[in-house]
Amino acid sequence: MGALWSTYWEAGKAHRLSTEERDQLLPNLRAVGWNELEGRDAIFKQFHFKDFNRAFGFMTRVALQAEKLDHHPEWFNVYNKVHITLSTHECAGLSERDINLASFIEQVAVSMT
Ligand SMILES: C[C@H](O)[C@H](O)[C@H]1CNC2=NC(N)=NC(=O)C2=N1
Repeated sequence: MGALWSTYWEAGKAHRLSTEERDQLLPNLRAVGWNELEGRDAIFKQFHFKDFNRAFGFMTRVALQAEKLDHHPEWFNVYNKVHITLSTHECAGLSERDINLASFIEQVAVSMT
């Protein structure tokens, strides 16, 4: 995470992404399996790992980063599956915080598989 982003993060209230921002930010995440939910302004992805150990290791790393960012996922785990929904309560929808956390989650997932 760069200095510019940190400054933006700490400075501001989250805002719901505009259409232009979505067009710019979502394609990369769509390409790796994130999808927008229907009926709710949020993104969702299902992860499958080799076993529970990998899944929980993944969740642990994501949890520590989420706490650092003060931005937390909604998630569901059974054995090797982790389902994640990202949305921002503060603006009741998708914000740049969700894009940022999703990008971090992708990096962790790649390192766990
Ligand atoms: C008080 C605390 O900073 C807020 O409730 C944080 C915590 N984690 C959060 N997580 C998510 N996903 N959205 C938020 O708006 C949010 N806000």
